[in-house]
Amino acid sequence: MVTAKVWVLKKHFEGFPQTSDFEMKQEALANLKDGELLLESVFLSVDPYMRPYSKRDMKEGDVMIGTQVARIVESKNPAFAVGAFVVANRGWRTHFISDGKDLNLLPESWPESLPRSLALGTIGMPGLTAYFGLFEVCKMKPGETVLVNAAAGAVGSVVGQLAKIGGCKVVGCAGSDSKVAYLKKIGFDEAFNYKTVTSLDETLRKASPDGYDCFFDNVGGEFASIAINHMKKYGRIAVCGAISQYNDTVPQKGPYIQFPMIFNELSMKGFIVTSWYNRREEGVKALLKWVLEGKLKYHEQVTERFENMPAAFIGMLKGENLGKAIIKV
Ligand SMILES: NC(=O)C1=CN([C@@H]2O[C@H](COP(=O)(O)OP(=O)(O)OC[C@H]3O[C@@H](n4cnc5c(N)ncnc54)[C@H](OP(=O)(O)O)[C@@H]3O)[C@@H](O)[C@H]2O)C=CC1
Ligand SMILES: CCCCCCCCC/C=C/C=O
Repeated sequence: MVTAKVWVLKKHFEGFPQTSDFEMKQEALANLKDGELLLESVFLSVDPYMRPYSKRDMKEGDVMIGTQVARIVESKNPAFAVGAFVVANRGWRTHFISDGKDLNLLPESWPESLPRSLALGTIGMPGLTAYFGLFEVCKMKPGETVLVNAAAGAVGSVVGQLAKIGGCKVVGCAGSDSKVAYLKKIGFDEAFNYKTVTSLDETLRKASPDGYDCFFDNVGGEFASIAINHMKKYGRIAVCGAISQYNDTVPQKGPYIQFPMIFNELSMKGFIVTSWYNRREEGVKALLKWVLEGKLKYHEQVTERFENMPAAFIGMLKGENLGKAIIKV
C-alpha cells in the first residue's frame, strides 16, 4: 500500500500566508481497481491564484489546490502506460489515484532537452495565460507598445517575449534590479524596478512618451490606477491578476477609472485562462515551438522537496522567484 504526503490548509490565510497556516498529513491510498492508475508527483506548482481561490473555494482541512507533473507508476488502464508523464490538477500531494479522465498526457514528442516542469510554466497554464491574454484579450498588433507588470514572473516573462515575437515594443517592470537585468536580457525594450523608482507616473511616461496600446495587468491596485492614465486612444487592458491586492485584509480604495476609460475609449477585460482551454493544444504547440526555436526563453525557480511547498508558495508571493516557481519533489 502507498502512503501519500499531502499539504492541507490548516487555517484560512489572514493577510500574508504563514507556514503555520499549513499542515502536512499522510493519506493511505487504496489498491488500484480496474481502469485506475497510481501516479507520483515529480514537479508541483505554486501559483498566485491559490491565495484568492483558497478563500473562495476551500474550507479548513482541505488539501491545497494545485497542479503537478506526475509519472504513472502503476496502471490498470490500457490507455495509460507506466512511465508516461501527465499534467494533473490534484492538489499538493506526492501520490494519487486517477481513472485517467482528469489527466493531460504530456505530448509523446516532448523533447529530451526540455524539463518536464515547463508543462507547469512557460508551456503550461502561465504560458497559455500570456498567449491568450495577449493575442485574444489585448488583441495585440505588430508595431504596438505593450506594458506588463510582474514581468519577470511566470506569466509576465512570456507576455513580454510574445509581444517581441509579435513585433511590438515592450515595457516591463519587476521588483528587483536583478529581475530588471533579466528582462533586458530576454529582450524587453525598457524595464524598471517599480520598488525604487521615485515616480511611477514619470517612469511610464519616459519609457513610452506616446503611451501604451496594450496593458497586461498582473498586479492591479495602485500600479494599474496610474498606468491607466498612460493608455493611448483605443488602448486595451487585459486584467489578468491583482497580486498587489490578494493579501489585503481591508479592500483598497482606488482612484476611479471612468475618465481615462471614456476620454481614450479604452477596453478593459478580465479573463480566466481556462475559458480558453478549448484551444489549449494550439497554445501549447505554439509555445513549445517558440521555446525550441530559442525565441521564448524560460527560467525556473526550483525549490527542492515537497516538505518546502508552503515556503515556496510564500516566497513566490513575496517576489523571491525569477520565472516560474516550481517544486521538485
Ligand atoms: N487570469 C488568469 O487566468 C491567470 C492569472 N494569473 C495572475 O497573473 C499574475 C502573475 O502570476 P504568475 O506569473 O503565476 O506569478 P509570478 O511568477 O509573476 O509570481 C508572482 C510575482 O508577483 C510579484 N508581486 C508580488 N506582490 C506584488 C505587489 N504587491 N506588487 C507588484 N508585484 C507583486 C512578485 O514579483 P516582483 O518581484 O516583480 O514584485 C512575484 O514574483 C498573478 O496576479 C496571477 O494571479 C496567473 C495565471 C492565470
Ligand atoms: C486544469 C488546470 C487547472 C488550473 C487552474 C488555473 C486557474 C487559473 C486562474 C487564475 C486566476 C488568477 O490568478
